[in-house]
Amino acid sequence: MCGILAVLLASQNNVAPELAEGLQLLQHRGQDACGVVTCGPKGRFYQCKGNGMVRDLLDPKSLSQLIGGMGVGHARYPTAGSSAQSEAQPFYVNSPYGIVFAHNGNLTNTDHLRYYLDHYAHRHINTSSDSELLLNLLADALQKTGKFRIDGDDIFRAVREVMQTTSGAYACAAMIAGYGIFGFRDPNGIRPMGWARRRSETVEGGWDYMMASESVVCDALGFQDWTDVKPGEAIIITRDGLVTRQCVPARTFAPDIFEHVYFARPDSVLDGISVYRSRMAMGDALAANARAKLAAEGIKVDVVIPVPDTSRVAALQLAQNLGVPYREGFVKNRYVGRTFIMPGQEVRRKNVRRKLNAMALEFADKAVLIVDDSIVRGTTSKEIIQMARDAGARKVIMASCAPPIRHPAVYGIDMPSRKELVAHGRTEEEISRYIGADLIIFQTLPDLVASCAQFNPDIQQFDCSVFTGEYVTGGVTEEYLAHIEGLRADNAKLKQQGAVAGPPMVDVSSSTLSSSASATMNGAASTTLQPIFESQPLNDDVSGGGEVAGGGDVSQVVGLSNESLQEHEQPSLVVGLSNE
Ligand SMILES: O=P(O)(O)OC[C@H]1O[C@H](OP(=O)(O)OP(=O)(O)O)[C@H](O)[C@@H]1O
Ligand SMILES: NC(=O)CC[C@H](N)C(=O)O
Ligand SMILES: [Mg+2]
Repeated sequence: MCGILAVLLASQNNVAPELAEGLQLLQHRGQDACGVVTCGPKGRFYQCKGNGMVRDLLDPKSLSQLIGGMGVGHARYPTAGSSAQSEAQPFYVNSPYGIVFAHNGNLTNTDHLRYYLDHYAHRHINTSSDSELLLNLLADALQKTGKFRIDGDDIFRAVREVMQTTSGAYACAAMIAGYGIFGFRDPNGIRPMGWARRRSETVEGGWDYMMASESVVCDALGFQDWTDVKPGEAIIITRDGLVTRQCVPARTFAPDIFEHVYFARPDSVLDGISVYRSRMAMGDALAANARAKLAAEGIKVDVVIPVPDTSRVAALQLAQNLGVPYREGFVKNRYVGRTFIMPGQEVRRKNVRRKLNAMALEFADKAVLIVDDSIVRGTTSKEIIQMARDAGARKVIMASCAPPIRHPAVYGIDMPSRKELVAHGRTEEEISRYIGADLIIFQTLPDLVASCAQFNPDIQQFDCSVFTGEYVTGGVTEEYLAHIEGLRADNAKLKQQGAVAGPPMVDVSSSTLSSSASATMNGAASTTLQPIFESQPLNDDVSGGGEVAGGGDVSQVVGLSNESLQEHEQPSLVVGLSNE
């Protein structure tokens, strides 16, 4: 669930500080890596990206060197490839026209796309990131125009081609050197995205525009008129204004319900549904279920305690409905981020302990009802139930605002392995025993769906695949699930980390982007302004054996501007892919 952001100012003022501020507001969507690329005079790109949190990487000094009035930002939570610095976004490809690209989501036909890009488009893909594939598909589609200069129609057509060839979930923000920014959302609208505008403070009658994963960014940066991008729609923003087009017919609109359960900030409104309201409704619905279950078991609860942060809104509502006191029994260390999106089970487990501390005052001799938004691997619940018992709780009942998660996620949540899911292959009683609770209470799926759907009757369904195993895009076969399980399960990732040697191919600082041939550059943050060339396996195959390029000297090469583009030939092999 990465965060994506793009801003175009009416003026030529530097936009980087606002992009960094906006990314801070999207930090909850990805903590592994982040980056900003801006476009300045002569269509030159300036970038700063790498592993780390927004406030650390995008410091004032780095930001001051990111020149230009339009730019793209990204906060990454890896769901494909690795956590390597080389996969930090935005990605850049110099040909054609100079494109910068940020992606939220996950593609499900990457093998197919990789094959096409290699065999037909002859594009070199330097990482295992699905986003790099998506960017190169877009670049390939634009290349086919064969034009010296492109216009909005060309971009819409290229996006259409991408949508026709790509399967999975994606909300994307992109920028073309010297031209403008554009974005698009997959035909099922699985991942969220919208745009907004505000009056320019410096250009009379001008508008500043932004597009982002969540509306909270628009509120905080003073933008108005938040409008969700429709499924299958693309938007282009240039200094002439904004145009939108339905690039392919929308399919079943199925936004991911997990945004409401966990991912999004409560102060965001996604597709017309306030996340805060939907979480309140989850608390209400869960209360009815909890009342019945507690009565059936003859349990009287003394106190309701949320697991900070995400469950707070729902837990308060549940407590009020039950007429039981709500108490903040777990104190959260504000300096520890979200644990679920941390890479690796051991890191997650340790950080739950670092993050939460149980106050004996609220637990001693009490029957406590602990409320969380979801129980996925059970890491959090197992730890905090033990903490509650250590703090003297007499009885521990665990309640989850989401139903049991028994199926892998394929659209942008990194839980591809069934074996890692605590509810997979377990009954509710078995889950309860596994996490050490006296009783477990789950939300039902109809209640969860109603908690969100009641606020926007236009949404016919949500993507609930992690609860049902039904994948709205189709094409998610048992074979595919087994394949990603082999690639991305925690133990598989650990093995890969062991096998990968060397840093990213090119370490570009927050200076002008370097470019060579038509390869995608995977820049990384650096403290120096000089581009540095470092050795890196050019072959992404983690089993080893790739060639190593190193020692070369990358001189500063300017990014392409529209002015410097040359007429080029139509590629000889033009083979479109189709899911159909
Ligand atoms: O069963 P698990 O695998 O532990 O996953 C579920 C837990 O992880 C998340 O918390 P997280 O710490 O990521 O974020 P939060 O502070 O927003 O609640 C979520 O809110 C649950 O508490
Ligand atoms: N969480 C996301 O949206 C991730 C985007 C992309 N799949 C990546 O791994 O970088
Ligand atoms: Mg939590």
